[in-house]
Amino acid sequence: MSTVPPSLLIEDLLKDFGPVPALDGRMLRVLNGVSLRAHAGSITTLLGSNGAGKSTTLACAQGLLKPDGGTVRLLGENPLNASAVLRSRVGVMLQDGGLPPSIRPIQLLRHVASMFAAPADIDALIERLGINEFSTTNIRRLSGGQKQRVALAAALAGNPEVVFLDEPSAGLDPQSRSAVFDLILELRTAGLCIVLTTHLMEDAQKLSDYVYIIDKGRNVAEGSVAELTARAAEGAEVRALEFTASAGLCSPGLPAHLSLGEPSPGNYRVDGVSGPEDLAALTEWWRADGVFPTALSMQPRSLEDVFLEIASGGQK
Ligand SMILES: Nc1ncnc2c1ncn2[C@@H]1O[C@H](COP(=O)(O)OP(=O)(O)OP(=O)(O)O)[C@@H](O)[C@H]1O
Repeated sequence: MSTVPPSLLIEDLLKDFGPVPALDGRMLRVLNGVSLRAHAGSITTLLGSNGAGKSTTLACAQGLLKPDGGTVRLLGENPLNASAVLRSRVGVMLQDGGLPPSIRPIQLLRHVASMFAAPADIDALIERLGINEFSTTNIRRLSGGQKQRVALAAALAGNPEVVFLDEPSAGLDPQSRSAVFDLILELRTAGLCIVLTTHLMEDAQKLSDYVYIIDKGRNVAEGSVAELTARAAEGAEVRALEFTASAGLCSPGLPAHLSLGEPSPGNYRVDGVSGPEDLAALTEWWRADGVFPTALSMQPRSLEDVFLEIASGGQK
């Protein structure tokens, strides 16, 4: 781990909400000891399912919520008492956008940029994120994905050193998602500290230098994507095998723990392969039925496998 002080340091964060009527008026503990570090020039991801506590962690990190315990240091300061200078060094993209509905993106972005001493090149950002097509349309009329891009541009308008992105790919079509991802990766190369949340394994896998898996307000695992997938693979080596052959095959004779699917005609996936004996069962089926696959591959474990396994307490 780096010896450079982290741009964001969170230790043993606690946060309660309530009182909650459904809990007989007791408080609901939504963060129960979250810790993380995020560094400049790196993308740190909080990965977790809905309600895991990711947005609450970000809100505490940004100084929007007061923690009930633990420590937060953002660029060396407590964000709750953030100075104007600290705020100008941080960009925030909230999950629901938080954009004023009655103005146009171009007005908003120019206004936000005007509040900073050294703003980003707004025209370049607009061009880069494809906002020019709707830059003069009132924000209330924009689609979810268009608002998302405006929110990202607003977060970057002040040329921040640290940027918080809550579910940055939510609602984006594949083309916009790819543009947003390219920009995030470039920001990393430019030296920004990027902290993002997602419940999408694919996004975490594409973007992250370091991942914290959060479940029920706690850290349950952390590491690079490669480390996490390798670590989980040490325990149970269960994989999927994919093959291509003529469409419409079925094999009632496969062992019960192997499940055969045909996601598209002629493309098969066998889940639950855990050893050479499973491969032998498959080839025995192919031999008996005269099947000769035209393509065959074992699938590496994905971050999704790891996440599901950890989130289910190894029950997968
Ligand atoms: N103001 C609040 N009052 C009561 N409960 C809250 C409040 N804000 C959040 N919660 C609860 O805290 C838990 C964590 O919410 P949070 O938004 O941090 O999760 P998340 O991991 O970001 O989820 P998602 O992926 O759905 O955005 C959830 O159970 C949520 O219902």
